[in-house]
Amino acid sequence: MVASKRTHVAVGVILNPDGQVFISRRHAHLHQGNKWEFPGGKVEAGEDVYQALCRELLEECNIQVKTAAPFTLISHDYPDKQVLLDVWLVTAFSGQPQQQEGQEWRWVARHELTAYPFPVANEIIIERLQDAPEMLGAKG
Ligand SMILES: Nc1nc2c([nH]c(=O)n2[C@H]2C[C@H](O)[C@@H](COP(=O)(O)OP(=O)(O)OP(=O)(O)O)O2)c(=O)[nH]1
Ligand SMILES: [Mg+2]
Repeated sequence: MVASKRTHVAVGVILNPDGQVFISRRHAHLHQGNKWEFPGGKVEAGEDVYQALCRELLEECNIQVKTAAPFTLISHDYPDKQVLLDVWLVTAFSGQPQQQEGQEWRWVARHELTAYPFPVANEIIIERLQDAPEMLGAKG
């Protein structure tokens, strides 16, 4: 049997001081197109996941990560692709996040996340974001 290739993805749940989360909408032509997402992307060769997180959030949202902590790790098999989502909570950053790649984006309250279509793999992230208020307080 040939070992399958799982794509390691660094994902950032960016929280602002009001406790809102930054989300954007994937372009239609991409895998999981038109779904909402947390910014992030593939970990490249020679990078660790934190480096990939910082690079992707700079490229996609134009912020510099100052404080981030691992939140959850999700291994998910889509019919067409296998991913490992390495999800981090980003609680301090410099710059004002703005989507850099022409995608729709917005800040939403955590309880509003359930109203947006996300990829199936994200369900557990969104659940955990409802449940963990003590971890999510805005940090000064
Ligand atoms: N960024 C991101 N990717 C997600 C989420 N949920 C989810 O299943 N994925 C999947 C979709 C993709 O198959 C993969 C990440 O791919 P990506 O398109 O963001 O990767 P990338 O930014 O490096 O893209 P590229 O430049 O190589 O095209 O992870 C999510 O919340 N955020
Ligand atoms: Mg991406």
